[in-house]
Parts: sequence; structure tokens; C-alpha cells
Amino acid sequence: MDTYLLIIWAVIFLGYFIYKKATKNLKFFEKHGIPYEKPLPFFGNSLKLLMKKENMIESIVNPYEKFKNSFVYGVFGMNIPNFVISDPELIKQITIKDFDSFVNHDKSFNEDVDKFSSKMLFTLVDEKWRHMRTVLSPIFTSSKMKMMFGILSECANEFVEHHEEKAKHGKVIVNCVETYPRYTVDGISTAVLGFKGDCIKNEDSKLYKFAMRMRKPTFITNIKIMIFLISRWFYVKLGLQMTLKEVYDFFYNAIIKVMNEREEKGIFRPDVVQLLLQARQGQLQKESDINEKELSNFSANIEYDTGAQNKKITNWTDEHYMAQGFLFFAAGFDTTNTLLQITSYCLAKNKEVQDELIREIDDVLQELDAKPITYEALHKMKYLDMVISEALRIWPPAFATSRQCNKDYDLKLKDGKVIKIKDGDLILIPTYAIHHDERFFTNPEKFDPLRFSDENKESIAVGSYIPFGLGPRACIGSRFALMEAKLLIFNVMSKFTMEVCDKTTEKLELVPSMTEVTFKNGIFVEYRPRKKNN
Ligand code: HEM
Repeated sequence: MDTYLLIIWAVIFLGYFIYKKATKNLKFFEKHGIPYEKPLPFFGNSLKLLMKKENMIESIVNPYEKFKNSFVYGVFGMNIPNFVISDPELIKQITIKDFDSFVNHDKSFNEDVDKFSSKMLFTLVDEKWRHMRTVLSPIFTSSKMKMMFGILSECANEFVEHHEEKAKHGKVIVNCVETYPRYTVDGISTAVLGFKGDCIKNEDSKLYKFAMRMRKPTFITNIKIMIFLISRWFYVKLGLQMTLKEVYDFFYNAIIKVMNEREEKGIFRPDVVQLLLQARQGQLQKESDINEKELSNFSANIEYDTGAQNKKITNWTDEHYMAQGFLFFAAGFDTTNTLLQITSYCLAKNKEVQDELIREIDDVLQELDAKPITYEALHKMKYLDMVISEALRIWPPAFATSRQCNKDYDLKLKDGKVIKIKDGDLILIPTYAIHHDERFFTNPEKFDPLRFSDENKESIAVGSYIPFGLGPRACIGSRFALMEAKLLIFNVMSKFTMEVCDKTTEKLELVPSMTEVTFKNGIFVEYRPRKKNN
């Protein structure tokens, strides 16, 4: 009898403990006096996402539409409160002006959660992040991009030749979701790891299949993500880790082993592994850069001083360098792949934009006089830059980003109200919603590259166009991504037009999922060989 009583008490106590944990934050925003989406215990505002009744964009845009005029409002990702910022001026303040109070993304993604991925630049925090970013930033200067231009050109040429070959045998219907990663995986792996995976021509390329497995979370990974989202404490207690062994081993062989071999044998290759090796040897220096102002690269980020105090952190392990190589690969191939999918879709759907782009491409081809495209010529193409900038606006591949407060901070609103943000509080920057806000972009659903013309782009407020984030923590690879995407579009459209086909969907929509960014019914366009300049 006593045992039964004990069990009943234990169950009541456990139930009460779980209930307290799940409900402790429910009044969080009420205390701050800001509007918020009413949460459910345990699930916060994420139940519809979990039940696949809503996709990730809808889960951000719906509350944004309700509360955007209040500058700051609250949402709950499961039971974790997030301040959402809907005002460009405040975004600028948090990401640039008062960056020192918002250095990190999310401190709780630490060694306990994953020993390997917590070493990546994206997850590193405070002084470690500042130092690592300073170490890595020379890798992404325009002069280094120029060094990698040739490598990417080869991939783009191979992609076009492959499709020209296909065109000899009939219509070329391109399944963009399946096809573009073949280019971006080859591009990023050549530039970062120094080898190509034969992804474009070989349907069964091992590297391509490996990258696709990395992209799609396994059933087990999905479960781990769910546990992590519901209770980080429980996740850590279970001793779970995110990185799959297959992925770890691949990058160990491709980065650490290769770095050691090159060091031993004095081998040099123009890729990121080489630059990571130079960083390990303390020899990676920032060289004088190309004058960015001369290039049409509107979306590219400015590299800020990180304010690193300790210029000589020397305890970086090989695993730290490997984690950066892994991150460049993972962050690089899928985002640029999405950008190419969106650009192709929007060009096929907007013939007048496509015609204008083709006119610019033909002018450049004429000037080149049958010589291959150069880094400078590509970056002087204003209209191409406008098209890519608009594709990044209308469908930003990273549709939100985050910051975590690391020093208590008073956020002052225009109406005089002050919101006390505490160390550890999370901030969500809803990129997609801001890009589609009529207050900042008129007729936001229209694909209109003219927004980025010389006359118009000056009126785009800082903080309202943020496909690569903003401030010292913005995307380090923006120049690489833009170069890779522009090169492919230039090369493809020198030979083909992009047409709507039977499989092209009327509207792009995401599949409802909490962990995947996949378009419903995919993205299909037809590549139709051009009559002139072939
Ligand atoms: C179209 C392509 C890409 C998009 C849209 C994109 C977008 C972003 C965004 C939004 C962030 C967070 C920025 C912030 O919070 O302010 C980010 C961070 C990052 N991205 Fe990208 N990215 C792209 C391509 C790349 C490529 C090609 C690389 C590397 C080769 C890369 C490497 C990184 C890294 C390392 C970070 C973390 C930076 C840090 O925490 O200091 N990205 N990216």
C-alpha cells in the first residue's frame, strides 16, 4: 500500500514539475507589456507546425501581420519566448549599433548539445566567435573570390554542356530541386575541399547522394530535433548528439587528413582547406582587397571589425578547423541552390525581366568576343545583380535569423516605451516577413528587379533588406554565394531561355514541416535552346 502511495506521489510530483516547466514562460510577454501570440503549454505557438497544418513561412508571417505595427512582439517556439523585431531601425540597432549586447545566435547550442557543431562559426559565442571570425574573414575577401572564380567557372561550363547535350535529344525539363544542388555541391566541394564529386554528369555521384542525405534530416535526427525543441535540459540529460557519424568521418578525411598531408608534403591547392591550413599555421593574412564599390554586388555584406580583444587565441583544435570547413559546405550548397531555384522560377514566370537580362548577357558576350567571362565582367552586370537581389528579397533562402542577448539591454521604441531585454533572451528577425512588408517594398508579391536599380536602391532602408543578415554576424559567404549563382545564370542564359512548362506550379509554397524547407510540387522549368549566340 505504501509503495502505491509513493508511486502516486511521485507521479503527481513529476506531473507538477513538468507542468511548471512547460508553463513557466507563458506570461513572459505579458510582464513586458508587449503584444504576443497566446501560447499553449508545452507547444507554445508551434502546434500547427508540429501537426503539419502550417509551413515555416506561415508560422512567422501570420503573427507578423497581426503585430507588425508594434515594432516588437512575442512568439513562442515551443515553450521558448522570442522577441520578434518588425522595424528595420531596431534591426539595425540590434545587429550593428548595439551589436556588443547581441553577439550570439543561441548560446544553448553548446558542447553538451553537440560536441562537433558547437565548434562552428555559426554556433561559437562571445570572444571565441569574435576571434574565429577574424581568423576566417580573409578567406572571403573579393581577392580570394577571384582566386576561386576559375574553379566555379569550370563547374558552370560543365553544367551548361551537360544540358546542351540533353537538348540534342529533346525537351529539357529541369527539376530545379534535384538539378541545381548538382552544381552547388560540385562548386562548394571544389572550392572548399579541393575536389569535384562528378555530381553534374553522374546521376549516381556519391558526393551528391551524401549531400542530399545531409540535407534531409533522418527520422532519428527529426526526433532529436523535437526533443531539443521541447526541452533542451532533457535532450542534454539523454546525452544526445546531432552530428551523424557518417558526416563526421567524411569531413575528418576531407579536411584534417588532407591538411596534414599537404603540410607534410608541402602541397598547395587554391581552395579553402589550404586557407584553413594557413590559418592553423597562423599565416592567413588579409590582403588588400578589390574595390568593392566598383562591383555590382548589392546584397554582399560589409565585413565589420569583430572587436576581438584576444588576437591570439591559440587553442583552436583540428576539430575547430574541420567544423568551419563542414559549415562552409553545409551552409553553402543548399542556400545557393535555393537561390538558383527561385531565380529560375521567377525568370520563367516573368518574360519581360528575362528578355532584359538576355539583352545584358548578349552585350557582355559581344564585348567578350568569344573569350570566357571574367570576374570583373560578371560583377559589372547591373541587371543580373538586380535580378539576383530581387530573388533574394522575394524568397530569402534563410527566411529568418536570430540573436541572443548577452548583456541586459534597454530596447527603446519610437513611442518612448522601453523593453528590458535580459541576458539570455532570444530575438527573432523575420527576414521573409520584412521583405514582404508593404511598408518597405511596394507591391511586395511582384517580382520586380527595378527595386534595385541605381535610382531606387538608395531608398531601401538599412534593416529592411537582409537576405544575408546584417552587421558583424552577417553571412561570411555572401560574396561566394552571389558569384556562384550569377555565374550559373549567366552561363545557362547565354545558351538557353527559361520557360514555364506543364510542371511549373502557379505559386510557390513550402511543405508544412518544422525541420525541412521543401517546396510543394517542386520547381520545374524548361531550358529552351536560344536561336542566336549558340
Ligand atoms: C544564397 C546563399 C546564402 C544565404 C541566403 C545565406 C544566409 C545567411 C544568413 C541569413 C546568415 C545569418 C546572418 C545573421 O544572422 O545576420 C548566414 C550565416 C552564415 N553563412 Fe550564409 N548564406 C548563404 C551562403 C553561404 C555560403 C556560400 C557560405 C560559405 C561558403 C555561408 C557561410 C555562412 C556562415 C559561416 C555563417 C555564420 C556566420 C557567423 O556566425 O559569423 N553562407 N548566412
